[in-house]
Amino acid sequence: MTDNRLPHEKGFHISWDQIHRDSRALAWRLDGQGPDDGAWRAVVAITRGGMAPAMIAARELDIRTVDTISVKSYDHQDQAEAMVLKSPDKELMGDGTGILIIDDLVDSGKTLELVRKMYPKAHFATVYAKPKGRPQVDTFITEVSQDTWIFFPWDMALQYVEPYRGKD
Ligand SMILES: O=P(O)(O)OC[C@H]1O[C@H](OP(=O)(O)OP(=O)(O)O)[C@H](O)[C@@H]1O
Ligand code: HPA
Ligand SMILES: [Mg+2]
Repeated sequence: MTDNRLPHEKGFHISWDQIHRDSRALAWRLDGQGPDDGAWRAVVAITRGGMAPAMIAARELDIRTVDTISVKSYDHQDQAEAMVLKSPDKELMGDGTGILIIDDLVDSGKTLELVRKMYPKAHFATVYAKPKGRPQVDTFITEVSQDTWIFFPWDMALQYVEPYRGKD
């Protein structure tokens, strides 16, 4: 039988606890992987989705220098042209050497492609990755199929659901 569900109907729902554990796992994987002495100079979060994973990773890796790059590429679930709305500190970034750039996920890869062009020597890490975007990411934790929409805890709320037997 073919699965005709739209991506948002085939959802992968992630709790706060899950994103915390997966972001920690990402940090541990990146520990000691920076250039030269293994240290990272700074963490840069791709806003807004990258901010929670970046905060968790910066805490795990004891990195106090944290900046942001604001990229907008989606209006809800509709993809548009990726655009940089705010750049991180120029002096801090250089060509990206020793900088850990973190996002919550890579989907088509458009967002990371744009940021990579700006900082070709940076290390790109996401918590989740879909197959199309994988070439753009250096380190990730969990792969999710291309036709699955990932729902993050900051976009959800706990709510009542009907018992299975109560549904028509
Ligand atoms: O690999 P791509 O196809 O480019 O998609 C991935 C990007 O899309 C989402 O951000 P979005 O632009 O929706 O903004 P947000 O983080 O502020 O929610 C997500 O947080 C990634 O940054
Ligand atoms: O699967 C997704 N979930 C949330 N935001 C996204 N932005 C691109 N793909 C996704
Ligand atoms: Mg984002």
